[in-house]
Amino acid sequence: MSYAYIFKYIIIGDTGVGKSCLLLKFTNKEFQAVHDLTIGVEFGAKMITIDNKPIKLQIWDTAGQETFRSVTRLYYRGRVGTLLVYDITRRETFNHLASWLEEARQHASENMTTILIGNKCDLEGERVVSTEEGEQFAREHGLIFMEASAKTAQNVEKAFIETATTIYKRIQDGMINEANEPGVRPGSFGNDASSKQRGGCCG
Ligand SMILES: Nc1nc2c(ncn2[C@@H]2O[C@H](COP(=O)(O)OP(=O)(O)OP(=O)(O)O)[C@@H](O)[C@H]2O)c(=O)[nH]1
Repeated sequence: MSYAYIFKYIIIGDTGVGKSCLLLKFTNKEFQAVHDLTIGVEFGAKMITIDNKPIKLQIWDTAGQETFRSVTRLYYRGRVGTLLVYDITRRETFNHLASWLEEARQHASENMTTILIGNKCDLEGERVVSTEEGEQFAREHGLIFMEASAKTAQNVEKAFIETATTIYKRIQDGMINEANEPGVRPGSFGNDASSKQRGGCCG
């Protein structure tokens, strides 16, 4: 299937915050109740539509455990979208956000669009990080912010799509030069020049 762009994403954050579950819910609409520890990096993909254009998201889900950090670090390059996830029921996962962000900014393209996701918002009774704290951290660091639940699907699709919409707008506004941004790959959809270059039929 043809696409207008491929956008490459990475999901980061502490172990157990629900990174793999968010990806699984987004790609397969499934939820896994048992913590299936990510070893290194896992991959998912899904087509979405923005501005009537098909966009393919390629998503790398990284292991949160410190042991795998040297491997996951290699995957920051060539990504244009980052989902930085914490667990609203575990304060330490929120406290570690600044160091995750620093790590991402050290190793990623400066055009990276980052969304902060406070996951597990279905567990309202166990909440220890308030929505306002999440909002404030996001504001201070220039991030998009959303609370979500991989269990109920609340805001899961929205988080992936809002990130893509921001990236798409930045391309349209010329803030991201698609030719120089490895996290963005243009496709042939609606682009005669591109299909001609690829030996399309309409020349
Ligand atoms: N209640 C609830 N539980 C969740 C949610 N998301 C994930 N979980 C649970 O949290 C645990 C960890 O989820 P994972 O997706 O494996 O966490 P991870 O961030 O990928 O962890 P690593 O692979 O170690 O980095 C699992 O038991 C999930 O069922 C959610 O939105 N709500």
